[in-house]
Amino acid sequence: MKLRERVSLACSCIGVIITLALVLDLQLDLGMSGVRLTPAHGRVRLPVPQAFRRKYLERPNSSESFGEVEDEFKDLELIMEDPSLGQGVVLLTMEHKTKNPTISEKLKTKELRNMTVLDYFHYGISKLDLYRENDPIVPQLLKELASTKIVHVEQKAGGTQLKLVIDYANKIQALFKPMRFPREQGTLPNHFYFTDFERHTAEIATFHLDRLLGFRRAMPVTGRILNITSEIYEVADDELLKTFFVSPSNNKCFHGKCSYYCDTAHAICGNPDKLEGSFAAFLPSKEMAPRKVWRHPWRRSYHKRRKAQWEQESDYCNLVRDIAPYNSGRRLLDIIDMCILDFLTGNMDRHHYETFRLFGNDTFLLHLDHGRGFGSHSHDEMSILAPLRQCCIIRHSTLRTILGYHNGPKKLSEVMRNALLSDPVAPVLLEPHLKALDRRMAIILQEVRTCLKRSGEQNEELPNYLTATVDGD
Ligand SMILES: Nc1ncnc2c1ncn2[C@@H]1O[C@H](COP(=O)(O)OP(=O)(O)OP(=O)(O)O)[C@@H](O)[C@H]1O
Ligand SMILES: [Mn+2]
Repeated sequence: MKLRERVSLACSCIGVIITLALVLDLQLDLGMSGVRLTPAHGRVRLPVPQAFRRKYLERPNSSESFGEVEDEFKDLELIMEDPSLGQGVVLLTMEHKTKNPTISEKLKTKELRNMTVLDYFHYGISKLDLYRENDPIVPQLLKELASTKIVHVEQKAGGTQLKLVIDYANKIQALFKPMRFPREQGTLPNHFYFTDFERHTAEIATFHLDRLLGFRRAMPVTGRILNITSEIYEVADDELLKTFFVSPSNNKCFHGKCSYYCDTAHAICGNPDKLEGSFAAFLPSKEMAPRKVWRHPWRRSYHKRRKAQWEQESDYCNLVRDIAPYNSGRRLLDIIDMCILDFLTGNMDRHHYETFRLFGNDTFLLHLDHGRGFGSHSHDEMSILAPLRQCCIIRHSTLRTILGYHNGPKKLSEVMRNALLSDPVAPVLLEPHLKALDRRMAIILQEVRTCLKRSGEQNEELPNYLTATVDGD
């Protein structure tokens, strides 16, 4: 081969090798070509078109849709600073500026001698709440419920599941709900909300949640571990005593009498003689403070096939809004507060609610019976939020509390974890249930935002004089 031919062959070979190397580099992104590529499964960074940037990226709270940074709901925070932006959705109420008599003031009680902690608690119940923020009587009462000697136990009549009335040596009383299953067992998948077993831990946790949300409408509840022989069997009344038996593994058991789960197959047994349960401070007697029982407008059908009216009519709230006592005062806002509490815990069992007659209609709703909460941490039952979604109103103070926990510094899960830590049966809730609280908070905030958007769209179609914001009830 001539020298010229050899040189040109070598040149072509080098050319081929360089081309090959470049092709390989583009494929494998080895960095020789100077063009950095993204691996096939990575995110491609492209310049963001102006219109898109304006529409999605520069809007506050757009981050959630990208799953990176948590949505801080800055639009809702703005309403906290300027309530006039609430658009008839976020309502500033003035209850705290009105008269707030206590039961003691209503009954004109003179200072009684030999009052128990529970008596003090009862006399202090007011038109606005059961107790005050940071009320020292609450930890005192919890301590007594958890440690005082039990002198008498009998079954509480009524209701669907077993409950015991506990009498203590110091004359206070509690409503006891026993532990039936370990904390790991939630609602059984084939059970309806109305056949679900009650969980003593749900009663304890919901009291703390109600308190931490600033409602203070649930009676104080503590956990306690009993000795089934000395603290129930030996002090039980005759009726309850009749249902006691010894199980094949030699544990003492009882089943009581009730319309669900009160038979040998669903007995409550000591292990071997320890029994865990929830102890709720007893409500004032009906003689002292009679209560009014109300049917919940958003109650479920309690039937395996039938649906309730609110489940079929999306404008159901317009019906409720026109009927007393929902057409004035705080009542509808209180129903919304209650549905928020229930959504956070997953409680679908809200058929009735009660108020103290002494305070008339413009008083808080008692938050009672939370045994069916915290059944499933992985499912968020949106239908519980129906009152909020259909009426599209929320109390300003409730929204402020929720936003406060959502944006920190302390998350609701953290504050709840801490509160429950001091309970005698801690840990009351397993971690996934605590985490679910934070997730559900964000869902509530999203619902409020949807309401505001809807209200904004409707307002655009109305003349100006109809769009003035409602301030208070
Ligand atoms: N802390 C309490 N002290 C006294 N009475 C109470 C207390 N909590 C609830 N009650 C009363 O006992 C009744 C039954 O309680 P609860 O609703 O917790 O039990 P339940 O078995 O779930 O009842 P139901 O099946 O009717 O829902 C309530 O309607 C209420 O009037
Ligand atoms: Mn119940």
